[in-house]
Amino acid sequence: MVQMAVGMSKPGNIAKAVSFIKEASSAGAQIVTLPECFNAPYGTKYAEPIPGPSTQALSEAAKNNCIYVVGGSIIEKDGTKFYNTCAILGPNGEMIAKYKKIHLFDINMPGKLTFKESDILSPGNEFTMFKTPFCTIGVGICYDMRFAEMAQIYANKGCQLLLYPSEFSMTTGSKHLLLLQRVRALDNQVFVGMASPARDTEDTYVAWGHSCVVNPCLSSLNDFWMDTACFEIFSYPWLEFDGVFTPKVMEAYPLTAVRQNVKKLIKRPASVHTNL
Ligand SMILES: O=C(O)CCC(=O)C(=O)O
Repeated sequence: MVQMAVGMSKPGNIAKAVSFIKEASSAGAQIVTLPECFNAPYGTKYAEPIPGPSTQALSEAAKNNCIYVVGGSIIEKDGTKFYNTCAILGPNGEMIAKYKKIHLFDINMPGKLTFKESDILSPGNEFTMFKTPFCTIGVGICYDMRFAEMAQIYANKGCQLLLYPSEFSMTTGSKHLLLLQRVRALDNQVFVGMASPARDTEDTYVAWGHSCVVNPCLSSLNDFWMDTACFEIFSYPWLEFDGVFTPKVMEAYPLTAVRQNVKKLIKRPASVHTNL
């Protein structure tokens, strides 16, 4: 997980991301995740196509360091539309997948936070998962983490790790972020990772920070809660992805099997018992 401060200089942000990718790889990481809008301040002013300069730099970094790069997100210009898009680069530098944020973040908390992503961006309409030699990964961006059904679909399709490049605000990040991450991990018995920009209190949109990975097992919740929200940091939340970990958890708590039984009940005509 790379937590980096995103400044006004697009080339500077890209160079910083590239240097974190190198650092992550030197430390032994095989998958690295950048934050949402890692390359520029939010908005269409810095939009670019994919492939384009930012994803080209990530592709070279992935290849030079032989690492998977989940490229946070950039504002993508695609024809006349703009999207919040995550490009995923494989260790040969090839773009193996692209995810366009499906759930756009619209919020109206007067005096606290008002934001309407859907005013400037279009939503994506496809889920994105990809296979690595370590595990199968499903991708969402920030607000997507609030939508339980998306995580469930990924888990049902065999993902063991969900990655959400994010930029939660101070308002909702402090209250909801870790809770959401934990509940997605617990409900679906998957690892859940979230990479945020570092908190910069001078910024017009102050990110909550606290990039984190949680594991699917409540008994050994192995979250990496960075207490350094403002730090630029690269962390390595688990030393090794233990491919057998998720199946073991699923065996111990067979939620999927129970769900199948409940689904059969749902298909039957309802018989309602109530005292009301
Ligand atoms: O869901 C939230 O509270 C934050 C979402 C967000 O900041 C985003 O999607 O960019």
